[in-house]
Amino acid sequence: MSTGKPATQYQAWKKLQQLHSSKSSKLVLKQLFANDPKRFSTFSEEFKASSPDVSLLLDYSKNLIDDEVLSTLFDLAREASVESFRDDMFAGKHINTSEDRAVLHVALRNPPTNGFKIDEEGVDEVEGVLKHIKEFSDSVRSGEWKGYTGKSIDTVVNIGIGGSDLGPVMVCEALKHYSKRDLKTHFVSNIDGTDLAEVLKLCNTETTLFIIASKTFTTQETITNAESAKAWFLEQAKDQSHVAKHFVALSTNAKAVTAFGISESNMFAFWDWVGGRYSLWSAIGLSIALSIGFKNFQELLNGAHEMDKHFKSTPLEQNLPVILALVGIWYNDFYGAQTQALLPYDQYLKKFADYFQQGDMESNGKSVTKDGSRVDYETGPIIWGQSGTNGQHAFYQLIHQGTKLIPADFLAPVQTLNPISGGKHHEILLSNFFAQPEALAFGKTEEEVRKELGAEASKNAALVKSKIFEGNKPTNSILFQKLTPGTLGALVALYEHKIHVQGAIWGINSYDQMGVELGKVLAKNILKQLGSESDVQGHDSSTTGLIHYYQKNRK
Ligand SMILES: O=P(O)(O)OC[C@H]1O[C@@H](O)[C@H](O)[C@@H](O)[C@@H]1O
Repeated sequence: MSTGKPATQYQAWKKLQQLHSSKSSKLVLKQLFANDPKRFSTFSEEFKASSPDVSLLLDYSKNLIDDEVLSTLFDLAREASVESFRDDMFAGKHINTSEDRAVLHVALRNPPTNGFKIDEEGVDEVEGVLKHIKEFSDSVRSGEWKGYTGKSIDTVVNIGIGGSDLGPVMVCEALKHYSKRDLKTHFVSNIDGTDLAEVLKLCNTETTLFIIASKTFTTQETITNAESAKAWFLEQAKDQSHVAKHFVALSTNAKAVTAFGISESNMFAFWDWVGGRYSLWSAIGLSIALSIGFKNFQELLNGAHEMDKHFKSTPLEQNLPVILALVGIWYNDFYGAQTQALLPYDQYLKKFADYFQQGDMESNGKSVTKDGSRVDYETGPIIWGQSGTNGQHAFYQLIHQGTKLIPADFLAPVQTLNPISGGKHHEILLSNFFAQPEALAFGKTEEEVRKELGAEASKNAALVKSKIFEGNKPTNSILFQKLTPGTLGALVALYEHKIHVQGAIWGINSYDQMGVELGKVLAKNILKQLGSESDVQGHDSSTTGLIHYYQKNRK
């Protein structure tokens, strides 16, 4: 188990505080690189999976660290029992203590030959569900699965929210290159009727398959959207028995699925040890398998499994998720950085940061430790970002010259999947991927600016100042070979395990999400009061005022 101790109690934490006060002014990237020609090779690690397609290089040399800081960070990981907590996860211990659950998304991407034996209900059913996914996706993709008028399926609509949406959305976008283009995939998540209404305009009842994705099968948004989709379908199809050809469910809750009108044979199961935001590897990935085919889905799982093996067996000093986690903690807890940017230089990864907003912020956005003490240090960062080079023309100004420290991860493929115009686009893209971390790290001095401006510099001091780049902004760079399903699996697992390590050090439970409950309960109560003004009871004057304004002005 993780110690669950407040992180500030670790000796290494105290030492890191001292190191930060005594040497942060000396941790200047320009000098660190000048003093050590081997800095890149010292502070970079390559990950190679057994499949030659899946490899990546993590360069973490452009961080505000030296040997002493780094070794103290590794001491912190050891003191916080990161290794045994990791092993507890893989062994199926109930590390999600508040819900008394195992955390076993790693068991979903574990080839059966590996002898991963865990005494937890459902672990031995993983293969069976994968087989069901394979048979079903093969049959839909080949056109063998027929709708109620005998036509094949050409449109898939995944209805789900949070973890039952974001993973499939991100992966289907990321692996679009491998997708079956004549099978369109749409995602409906928002309770805002606009979301469903706009998607239904693109669908034909005869050829559309609805996937109702909900771990609990009680989520208000998903069930309401699913009911409206069923009503839309039945308006045309008329006969309730046709639902079986057009609606399937992905859930842990067989009772609620059958009550909704979907038979158990059309249900793809998973289990309570799969957290929603870690569920794309489970039946929740059905839309992925439909889009890119089961073989590619399996490769996605295999790539993640390769990263699991790396995380499980590599010494901390060479362990990529551990390194990312520790340098993240250095900024989050000692430099006071509030956010972490994820900046993929690959258009296919444009949803990567959105995905990890839930992955990271729902996991580590906690303020009490596992034993209930209020933390007196910072936990999970705000995750944000978007694909390069778009971000450069939007918010990079603030990263370069603003007042905030924004640690950023840059990710890019060595090879593009679309080498158009003789590879020209990719070379330009990558030149930006190399240039930005360089600019952030080394900046531009006043002297350089003055030289550049020539005579004008002496006339316009403000202009000189505005053109200075202080530099010393930390980044990680991750270069992967090519965006294959296996590589994506490895990348996602890399960040999942980073989150796990950080949560272990902060002593929090990364696997519950109590913070999403209160708003849901209040909304249910308010929904009952929306009928008339006199029903609106028990709120503060602001909430009451807003509801009354709505009631007066709705048509
Ligand atoms: O899959 P379900 O049960 O419909 O839940 C969807 C989402 O519901 C949210 O309330 C949770 O915070 C997420 O973690 C979860 O992914």
